[in-house]
Amino acid sequence: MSRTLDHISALDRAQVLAEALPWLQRFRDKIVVVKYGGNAMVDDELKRAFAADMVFLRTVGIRPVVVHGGGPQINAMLDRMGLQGEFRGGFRVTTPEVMDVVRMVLFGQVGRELVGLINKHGPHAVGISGEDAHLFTARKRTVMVEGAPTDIGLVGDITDVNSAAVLDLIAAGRIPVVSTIAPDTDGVVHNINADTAAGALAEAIGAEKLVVLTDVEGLYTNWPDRDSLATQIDSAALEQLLPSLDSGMVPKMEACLRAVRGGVPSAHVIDGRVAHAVLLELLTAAGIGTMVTPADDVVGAHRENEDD
Ligand SMILES: Nc1ncnc2c1ncn2[C@@H]1O[C@H](COP(=O)(O)OP(=O)(O)O)[C@@H](O)[C@H]1O
Ligand SMILES: CC(=O)N[C@@H](CCC(=O)OP(=O)(O)O)C(=O)O
Repeated sequence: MSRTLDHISALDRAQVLAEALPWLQRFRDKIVVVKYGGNAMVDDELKRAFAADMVFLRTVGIRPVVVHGGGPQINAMLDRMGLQGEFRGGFRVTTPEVMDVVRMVLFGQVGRELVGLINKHGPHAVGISGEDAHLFTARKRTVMVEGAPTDIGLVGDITDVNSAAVLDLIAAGRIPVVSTIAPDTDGVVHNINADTAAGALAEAIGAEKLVVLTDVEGLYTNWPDRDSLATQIDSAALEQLLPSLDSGMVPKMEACLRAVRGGVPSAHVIDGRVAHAVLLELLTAAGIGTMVTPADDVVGAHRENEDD
């Protein structure tokens, strides 16, 4: 958890504020896609801090788009209904029955709650599902399980994004809060992993950054060795590492890879258990977590390539 202000001297506080200036200038008018994940969104205090951060960004002229998850909340509802939540290769096995619950929980519960928390600060947030205004079109995907492509039901990849559906909201000064449910071309609704959707959306709308919050400090190249935290990795190295990654990190790192390959200058996996983690990533020189950059960047320090 972060230190409280009581423990920080006035000088330190002034320095933190002053340090933010170049980053505020750099990201002004830029779109930042923030994926807010299930395990980082179970604490009420952190949720309120996250909502305030989104309003902070918008207030200083940055354009946040929130893509939310809700894995734990879906599990809890499945449990209440006496259904089993099963994951394979980092993705939920989604039968038509499970799909109904996913849709209900993501759009009807998790998305509503986030919209409500942001809108405590003013009329900023608008919830939107991948079904609205053709925001997302999906195609059923398989996932790799023990080296073999495996069918896990109504799980999709995003094949098409109607960028205008969120760009119009941004232009109106709103903060889109996106639930990751998407129809295929026949209108059959699919469950889209929120990391996957965030990566596709960041690419499609030309975001300056993709920031993925999770419940761990960042990407460990040799999980669970705690000495193997990567502060920076380029897309070529990440692609090599991807087959060795486990469970929830797979969709996250696939999403970062897709985003930077698709023109997003950097993607970040950061620790959502730290209050105001998004502000630390965006507005401090050191940043936090793991930064993914395009392969042709030669980067030494965490933020060097953001300085030019
Ligand atoms: N290489 C790795 N680096 C970091 N975390 C990893 C790695 N491999 C597996 N994990 C696990 O992935 C988890 C994050 O994935 P997940 O629980 O799906 O996150 P979220 O709910 O935030 O989307 C971490 O808490 C950690 O236990
Ligand atoms: C296909 C798939 O796995 N979909 C995810 C969608 C929610 C999600 O991604 O939530 P987190 O970000 O909290 O993990 C699921 O059903 O859990």
